[in-house]
Amino acid sequence: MAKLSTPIPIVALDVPTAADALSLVDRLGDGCRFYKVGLELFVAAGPEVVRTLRLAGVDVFLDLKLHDIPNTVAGAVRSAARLDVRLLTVHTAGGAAMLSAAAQAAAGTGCDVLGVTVLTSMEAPEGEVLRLAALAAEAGLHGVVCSGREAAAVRSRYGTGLATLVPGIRPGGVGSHDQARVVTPAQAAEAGATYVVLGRAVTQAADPVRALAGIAAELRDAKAPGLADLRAGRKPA
Ligand SMILES: O=c1ccn([C@@H]2O[C@H](COP(=O)(O)O)[C@@H](O)[C@H]2O)c(=O)[nH]1
Repeated sequence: MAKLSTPIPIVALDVPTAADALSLVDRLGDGCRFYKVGLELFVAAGPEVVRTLRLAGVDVFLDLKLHDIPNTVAGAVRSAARLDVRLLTVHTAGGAAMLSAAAQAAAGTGCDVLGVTVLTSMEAPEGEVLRLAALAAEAGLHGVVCSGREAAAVRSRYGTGLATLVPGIRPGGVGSHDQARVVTPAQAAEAGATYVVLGRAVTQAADPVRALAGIAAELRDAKAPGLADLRAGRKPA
């Protein structure tokens, strides 16, 4: 049975300045080639920090969680695509027309749009996450942001047709901070996550290089599921 791939780690540059961000990228070196620029850094440092990261040769996930009228979101997606980012988020709560406008604006640009279902800082029934994932799938989005608790259900339903990006990763299940739905790296891999976002577990570690290496090893060593495993609700062999 074909197994799903090991999740791709993305480190969240949740820092206040471009200098802090670039220093972390430099420190992690080849340990990470994919970074998230979110609201804190983008509001402080703007598109220029994205250009600098691209010039440094790393991939960028622009996590702006867009939520506005369809025309405005489509324009923002086109602007993001011009920055050569690989991934961009919109809120599925924006509705079907907004999601379709986002998907159409991104088509053919190399920027894939992900729909945020329910923020991992909130409790959410799996059914609600699946309802929002259906909106994303129908609109033609590349994937969804969900927690590791729902990733297997999304994967079982949509296979490789809908990517899953999983934040709220906590090695050993330790320190949930403001997150409500957390999983360990191994649990995310066993749920068939396509991408995992690594925030404070790396950026606030005493030794971020070592923390990242440990998480990467746990992701690699986890038993990758096949779609049949996920659909049968069994642990991968
Ligand atoms: O539902 C969501 C969507 C995005 N995020 C982002 O992921 C990281 C998580 O950081 P931690 O420090 O590991 O908690 C952060 O950048 C969020 O903006 C999310 O957590 N949940």
